[in-house]
Amino acid sequence: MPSFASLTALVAAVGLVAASPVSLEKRKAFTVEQVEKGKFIRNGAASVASTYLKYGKAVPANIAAAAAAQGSVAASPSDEYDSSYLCPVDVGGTTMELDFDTGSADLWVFSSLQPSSQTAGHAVYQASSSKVKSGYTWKISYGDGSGAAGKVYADKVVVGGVTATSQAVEAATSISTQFQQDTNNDGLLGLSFSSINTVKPKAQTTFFDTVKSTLAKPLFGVDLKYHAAGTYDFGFIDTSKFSGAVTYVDVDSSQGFWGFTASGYIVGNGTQSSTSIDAIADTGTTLLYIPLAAVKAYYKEVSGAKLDSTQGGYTFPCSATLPDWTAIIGGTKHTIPGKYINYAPISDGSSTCFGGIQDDSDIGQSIFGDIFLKSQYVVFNGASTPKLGFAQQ
Ligand SMILES: C[C@@H](SC(=N)N)c1ccc(Cl)cc1
Ligand SMILES: C[C@@H](SC(=N)N)c1ccc(Cl)cc1
Repeated sequence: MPSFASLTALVAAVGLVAASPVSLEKRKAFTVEQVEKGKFIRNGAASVASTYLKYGKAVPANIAAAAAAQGSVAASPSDEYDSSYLCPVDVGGTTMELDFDTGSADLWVFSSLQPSSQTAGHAVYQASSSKVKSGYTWKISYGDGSGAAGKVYADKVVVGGVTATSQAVEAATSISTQFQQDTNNDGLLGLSFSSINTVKPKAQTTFFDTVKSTLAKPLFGVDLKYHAAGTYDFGFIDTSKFSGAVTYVDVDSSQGFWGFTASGYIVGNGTQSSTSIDAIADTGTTLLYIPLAAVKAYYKEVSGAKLDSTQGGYTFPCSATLPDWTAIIGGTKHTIPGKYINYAPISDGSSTCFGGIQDDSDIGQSIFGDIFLKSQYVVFNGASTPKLGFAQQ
């Protein structure tokens, strides 16, 4: 039952509209549609569709489509080691290859505002003054020390056929050397919670948050693959992409990330450790970063493995046989095949390889990055109580 206050507010709103220049005698009777307190129509197309249905009429295709948007986009490895995954996105009419990152909340792109020396070989967003959000700026730095900054525009962004008609597009004026050297990537599309968006004076929503109310379901499914192209599914779960059930767990979004807890882990076919791991599901981080004790327990099983401070982590002979690694999430086993844990040679042609599992001590939290995520189909459910779902691929 709506509260009196909300009803008053609603009547007042209607009253305001009705108080427009319609003189009393001409005003026709009108009804105030009661909506429950706290519930309001978030999806105009869905409301229009329900009206058609209410009067037994067919819902026009365009209304039906807008009412329950969904779509998929390919996620292709940026290099032979799956260092990151890039997805084609239509940004204001230009197709750009963006790194979809569930560990950040800014959609930023290489742009015409940068020195041309920085944009050679990249798709470039043409910043036009007619679309500028005047006085808005952004500046971001990532865990690996890379970063970028610039100005903000409002433009159409289309991902897998799902359209955000007026999305905050953060056009770079400057980017760090790591991004200058990363010739495949034209920017990032953040998919964390919008609470950590860096735009000032007013934080902007991620693409997902912008379109969420138009999606058939308020979620996206992530199917990254080992040395192959996968997909991001928006608004639906593609059950053809995994085996067995999806196990759902609670999300801690207090830091703006998709935080969750794994209750334990298993190295190879060994005994299950009941050491719980608080982690974030982060598509923008390449490797799996877990507590040092768990890292040591893993590499104890790998002949020739060592912590090489010169290389900045654990290495082993590229010929090593690597055990699987299993996380216990929601009481079920989620396993990375051992071969996924050979990330890459430490340098081109080297016979020493860099491990996909590394120590999280310098980070301050564990990160389940691509090395783990590519073994699962992961559901990022953005309902009012967010959830994470994991299903073995
Ligand atoms: C959350 C990720 S950065 C990202 N995915 N945008 C992260 C944070 C801190 C460190 Cl040290 C390394 C990685
Ligand atoms: C493009 C790289 S910059 C680099 N090569 N260090 C990058 C940095 C941070 C994130 Cl979150 C995602 C990708």
